[in-house]
Order: sequence, then C-alpha cells, then structure tokens
Amino acid sequence: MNNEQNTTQNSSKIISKPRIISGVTLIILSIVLTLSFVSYLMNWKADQSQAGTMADKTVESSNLFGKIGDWLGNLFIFESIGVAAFVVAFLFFVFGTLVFKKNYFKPWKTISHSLFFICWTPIFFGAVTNGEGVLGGVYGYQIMDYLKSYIGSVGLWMVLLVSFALYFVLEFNLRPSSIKNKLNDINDNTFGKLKGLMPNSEEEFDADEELEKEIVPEKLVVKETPAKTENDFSNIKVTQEFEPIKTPNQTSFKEEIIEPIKEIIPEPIVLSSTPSEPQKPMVQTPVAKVEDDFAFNVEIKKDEDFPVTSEQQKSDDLVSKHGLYDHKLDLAKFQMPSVELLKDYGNEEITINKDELEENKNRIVGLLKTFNVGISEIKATIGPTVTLYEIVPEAGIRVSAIKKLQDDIALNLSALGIRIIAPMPGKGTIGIEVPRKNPTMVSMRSVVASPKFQSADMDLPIVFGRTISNEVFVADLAKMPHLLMAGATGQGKSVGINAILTSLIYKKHPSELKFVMVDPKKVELSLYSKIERHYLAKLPDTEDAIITDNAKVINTLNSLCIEMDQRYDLLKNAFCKNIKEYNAKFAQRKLNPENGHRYLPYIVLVVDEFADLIMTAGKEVEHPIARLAQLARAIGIHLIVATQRPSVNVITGMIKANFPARIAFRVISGVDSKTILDSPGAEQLVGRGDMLYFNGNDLTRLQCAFVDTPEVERIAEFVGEQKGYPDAYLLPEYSGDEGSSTVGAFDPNEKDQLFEDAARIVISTQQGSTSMLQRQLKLGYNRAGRIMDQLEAAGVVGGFNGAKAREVLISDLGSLERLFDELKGR
Ligand SMILES: Nc1ncnc2c1ncn2[C@@H]1O[C@H](COP(=O)(O)OP(=O)(O)OP(=O)(O)O)[C@@H](O)[C@H]1O
Repeated sequence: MNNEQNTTQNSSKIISKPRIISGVTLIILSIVLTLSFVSYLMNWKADQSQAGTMADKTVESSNLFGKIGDWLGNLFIFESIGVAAFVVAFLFFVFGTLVFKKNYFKPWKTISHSLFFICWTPIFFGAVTNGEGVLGGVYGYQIMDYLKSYIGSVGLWMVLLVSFALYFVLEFNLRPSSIKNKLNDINDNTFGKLKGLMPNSEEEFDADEELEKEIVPEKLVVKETPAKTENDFSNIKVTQEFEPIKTPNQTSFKEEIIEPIKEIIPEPIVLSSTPSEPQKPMVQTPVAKVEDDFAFNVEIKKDEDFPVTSEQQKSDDLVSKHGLYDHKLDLAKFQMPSVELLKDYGNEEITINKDELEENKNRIVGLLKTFNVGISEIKATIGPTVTLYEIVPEAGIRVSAIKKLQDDIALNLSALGIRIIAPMPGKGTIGIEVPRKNPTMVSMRSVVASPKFQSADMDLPIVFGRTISNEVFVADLAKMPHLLMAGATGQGKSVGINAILTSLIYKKHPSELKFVMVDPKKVELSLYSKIERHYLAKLPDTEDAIITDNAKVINTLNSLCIEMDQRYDLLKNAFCKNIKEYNAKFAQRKLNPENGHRYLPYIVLVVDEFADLIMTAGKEVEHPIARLAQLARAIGIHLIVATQRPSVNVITGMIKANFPARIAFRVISGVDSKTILDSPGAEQLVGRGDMLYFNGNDLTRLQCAFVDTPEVERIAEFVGEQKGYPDAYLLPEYSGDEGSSTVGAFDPNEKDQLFEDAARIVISTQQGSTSMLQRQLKLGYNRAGRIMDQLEAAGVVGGFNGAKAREVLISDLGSLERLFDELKGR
C-alpha cells in the first residue's frame, strides 16, 4: 500500500487527480476482492449457511471483510466462476496500474489471457469436481453439464484439452521448433549447470540463487586477471566467497559448493606452479568444463522454417503440375545439325618438315647474331599455319634490349612474313612466328566435332579454329560481349563470319538464339534466308529477314534498341540482373506471361560490311550501334561487326571503346593493325584465315576454321527443311525517321516538353539531325525521333532525308519565336 501511495505521489505531478483516485480505488478493490476470495474459500461452508442474513446484525461472518466479503466471495466464486474469480481481482489490479500509466502489463495480452482463464477454468474445475465444492462455481458446473450432455465425458475432456493446447499455441506462438528452442534454453540454464547442487527446500533454493550471484563475479575476476600467479590465487578464499550463503544447511552446501569451484579453477592453480610462465587464459578451462556437462545444441534452419510466399507457392504448384517451362517445346522435334553435314577435308595432322624447321632455325639464329643477340635455347611449336620459335636469350641479354631491336629484326625478317613477340607474355622468351610452307587446313568439321567444343558449357560458344599449338580455340560471345572483325579483302573474313554462325547454330536451339543479319554486299549472308523461320529476327511487315538496304538498317537498329529497352523493363519487373537469371526464373514459372513476360532468346546482330553502312548512314547508325554495344550485354543482344576498311572513320573511338573483343585478319598496313588491335602484327599475317584474336587483354594467333559455302548451304537446308516457327522472330515496330512515313499535322497537346528547346537547338545550329538532338538534350533515340517528327509537323524542319540531316526551314530564332506564338494560338 505504501509503495502504491509513494508511486502515486511521485507521479502525481503528471497524473490528474481523478486518475489517481480511480487508480487507487481499482487497486484497493483488487486487494479487497483477493482477500475476500481467499477468506471465502477458507470459510465458505460455514458462511454459505448464513446466506441471506445480511441485514441480521446478530449473525457474524468469518470472512476477513465480514458480510461484504462473504457476499463478494459468494457472488464471484460460488454463484459464478469459482476460483477464476481471482482472475477478475487480478484484472482490477491491472486496470489500476494502467490508470497510473504503468505498463507492467500489456493490456490486450493480459485481457485475452484473463478472458481465456475466466471461461476455461470454471468448466475445467466443474469437470474435475463434477459440481462438488466451489472451485468451478455454478457457471462452471452448468456449462460443463450442458457440454457433457451433448458431447459426453470424453468429448468434454477433449474440448478442454484441445482448447488449452490451442490457447498455448496461439497465445505464445508455439511451434515445434520454438518448443525445442525453449527446451534447449532450459538445458542451458545455470540451474542445470549446478544440477547436482539443486537444493530441495525453498530455503536452499534461495541460497542457491545467492550462490549464483557469487559465482559470476568470481568467474569475472579469474577472466580479467590472466597473469595471476600461485600467490595471487592463494588470495582467493573460496570459503570467504561463499560466506553470505552460510545457512543452517551450510554443511551440506559446503561440500557441494566447493565442488564446482574446484571444477572451475583447477587449471589456473596448476599453472601457477610455474610462476615464471605467463598465465594461460583461464577463461578456457571453465568454459571447457561447463561444456562437458551440457548438451550443445546447434539448430540449422531448414527451408521449411522460412515462410513461403504465395507467389513462390504458386510457381511451385505450377512446376509440380506442368514441370519446368520448356522453351524448346514449340519445336520439340527440331534436330540439331550433325557434323556429317560438314565436309571432311582428310588428314589434318600436322606433318613435320625437318628440313624446313632446320632452315628457319638457322636463319633466325644467324639474323639474331648480327644484332649481337646470343641464344641459349630455341624451341619450336608447330601450328597449322605457322611455326613458333621460342628463343631463350643468352645470360646477360635482357629481353628489354631485344624488345628495342624488335623493329629491326622484324624488318630483316619481314620478307618472310614473320611476326616477332618480344617478350612472349608470361614467359622470359622471344617468340618468332614463321609461316609454314605447307600450312594445314583447319576444317570446321574437325573443330565442331572436337570434345572441347562439344562439351563447351557456354552461353554462346564460338569455335574459331586452332591456336598456334594446334589446340581447338573456343570462346563465349556472351562474355566478349561484342566482336569487331576487320581484315583486308580476301583474307578470310566472310569464312570467319560463317564459322561463327555455324558454331552458334550447332550449339543453340532456334528458341534460344536469333540472328539479325545485315548484309550490304547482298550475297554473303543470303544463304541464311532458308533458316528465317528458325533462327532469324526481322522487323514486322518486312519481307526479307536479311537486311541488304542500308536505309532499313537504321530502323532495324532502332528497333533493336526498343527491344533492348523492353527487355530491360522485363528484367527490372522480374528483379533479374541478366537474361540468364530471367530465363531461369521464367522456366521455373515464376514470371507470369500475362504480365508480358516471355522466354528471351539471345539476339546476335551480324553486320557484314560496317564500313559501307557508316559511309551511307553515318552517325544514324553509329549511335544505335554504340548504344546497343554499351547496354545490350545483360539482356542478351550481342553484336558482330565486320569491316574491310579498318580506318579510323569506320572504327571510331566510340565503336572501339564498346568492342573489347576484336579479330584481325590480314590487313594492308601496320596502321590498320593498330586501328583494330591497338598494336601492329596483323599486317604480318599470312591470310587465308590466319588471324589475331584480342579479348581485351591477350592477343592470340589463330588459324580460323574453314567452312565452305556448300557446307553452310547444307546446314541451312537441313535446318530450313524442318518445321519452324510461323514467322521469323519479330522485333518491335519502329516508327521513327522512316523515309516512307508521313508525319501528321502538328498537335500542340501532344507536343513534347522539350519541343521548344529542341527547335531552338536545331535553328541555332541549323542542323536537322536526330542524333544531334539526342546528344544535346541527352535523350533516347526514340524520343529524339519523336521530337524531330513534331518539328517536321510544325514546319521547323523538312522531311526525312536518308542518311543526311533534315533541311532546316527556319533561318533565325526570331522567326521561330513567332512560330511558337502562332502554334499557341491554334
Ligand atoms: N580459314 C580459312 N582456311 C583456309 N582458307 C581460307 C580460310 N579463310 C579464307 N580462306 C580462303 O580465302 C578466300 C577468301 O576468303 P573470304 O571470302 O572469307 O575473304 P573475305 O575477307 O571475306 O573477302 P571479302 O571481304 O572480299 O569478301 C576463301 O575463298 C578461301 O579460299
């Protein structure tokens, strides 16, 4: 009471008087009720016989609160809910504390617990006592009786037990795993540690608690003074530590208490027998001992322990019902081409011509001598086209010194078409590549059939040919992620493109890969038109999938940009980082096709003569190409761009920056080689598929595999004759600067926000170029194209003019402002 009053006084500054009064009243009421109930339970038999004698002064009640207490006990306990009446008293107390804004109890939790016990306890005691006594009250007995008559004794008990179990599960959120955890916690309990010491009487229990308090600081002392010596430890008076718990039961305790102390600190004492030795961390010993006594439970959460989202459940159900989505299903019977379709060019084994080897060796050694480069070792590796002579210079000759001579040596050997690599990357040698007199042809058949290619686990595997050590060379286009090919005419570029396309067709199902082919020469890729409905992609409403008209290339490239943007949106909505993740998610049926999701095939854009395209369409082509090259990697669009003319106005800085992987066939000059590879060497190649492959880091000399036109034809026919899709893969429609497109009347309501800015830029620069708008206003191609159309409709610029910029129809900004006013007035 005093405490309560104190509390009340302390908080009276912030709690209003009525609150204090009602809070105190409620708490007093709860105390009165509790005492009345206790007293009633002790005397109910005697007091009940006096029921109804409230007004009679002569009749005395034995209840602590007299007749009122008796009446309260009778009302709440006997006539109502039996011992559950205590819960009512408790609720009064709870409300009292709440009035004082004390949150000892969580109100809703307490009320729900209380309500359960107010309902459940009377029925339970009613059933246990079968109505005898007051434990269940009249209410308890009657409800129990009612239930019993309907569901029988067994049913009644089941209801009681199940409701009790449910209460625990729901109120305490009990699950088997959490029960297990709780049990483990109990195992870990400190009382468990002192299992053997558990006292029997309550007194002993209290003493044990004291012991716990004492042990904890003792442990800390030990931990914090690891350098203690024997003398130090002698200061620890075990008996003193436990002095406060000396009770009448001390003797029995003493034995038991000292035992754990011995267990906890024996080692440090032993250690202290060698005082000079630094003390071992004593912490370890007690920990180890404690572990001996207790089970150490480690719980590893399983997948089932984590909540399964409804989305996941849905996809799991779909997968279990239909299996994973199979993108090949539309062309389930499609047969991949067999190696037999490729021509067997006979023996491809490398023959060693010893005379040739000797002659070359002598020539190299002789030449190096003239430059005072002594050789301590020379090794030859014979490849299909060239033999690599690796030279280890004599001791004292630095590779850097030879490197300086590189150009002189190359000049002297250039007549032979020799390439010098000084030093060989990663080796302390100089490499000299000398062409073989009788090179061995590398057939496409041999490389396609090679285990290396057959087992290549890559997204877009390409088998280029063989390395200088006759090894099959396979690379992943998806990782490059785009490829620039250059080489003088007749050096094997077209064969190289065919080798790439053939590799991909041999490895990829039509549902996984689509080609967009641009062939300004009109004849190089025409063979592939047979596989239009299998492997090609095209713009809607176009007849031929293979694009030979440069004007159409711009539309196709812009359409690819739209496809790229759409794919990025799909990936974003699916929370995927790349096409692989996206397709895997789609296969697992986690993406709903009704939301636009679809299986995304890789798209490979092949441009056979890029120089021609740049010359005719200029920046209109360069920009979408650069944009695709910059962004398309993650969404599975890869570019292969080939050119005969590796000049800087074709292979611009922008193109080069976005094409880290490059191939150079033989070129005319070292300058061309530098343009493609950033280093000379391609001019020393021997042609006929001899090539250098640069992956951004290393330069590798390769002999490109040879695939002849009839072979490509056979493959195309084999694929083309099989059932294909109804049409080629349709790219998104592009309604940009098309020559044929007609631009409607100017609609001020549909005017782009940047319309006026764009018009001012066009007038001040007098250039009607969409790409210029893109650059200046930092717009996407599509939006810039739309603005250009609006400018045309408003009469600012003229119509589409092919590769050239549009004609600007207004000469000065003043006239433009007048036009704006006029447009506003419309
Ligand atoms: N990998 C190769 N192995 C053997 N011979 C080859 C190889 N590549 C090309 N050749 C030979 O070189 C010739 C020209 O090759 P290709 O048609 O590929 O050259 P190109 O660079 O495409 O020429 P252009 O640019 O004029 O079309 C082929 O007909 C073939 O005889």
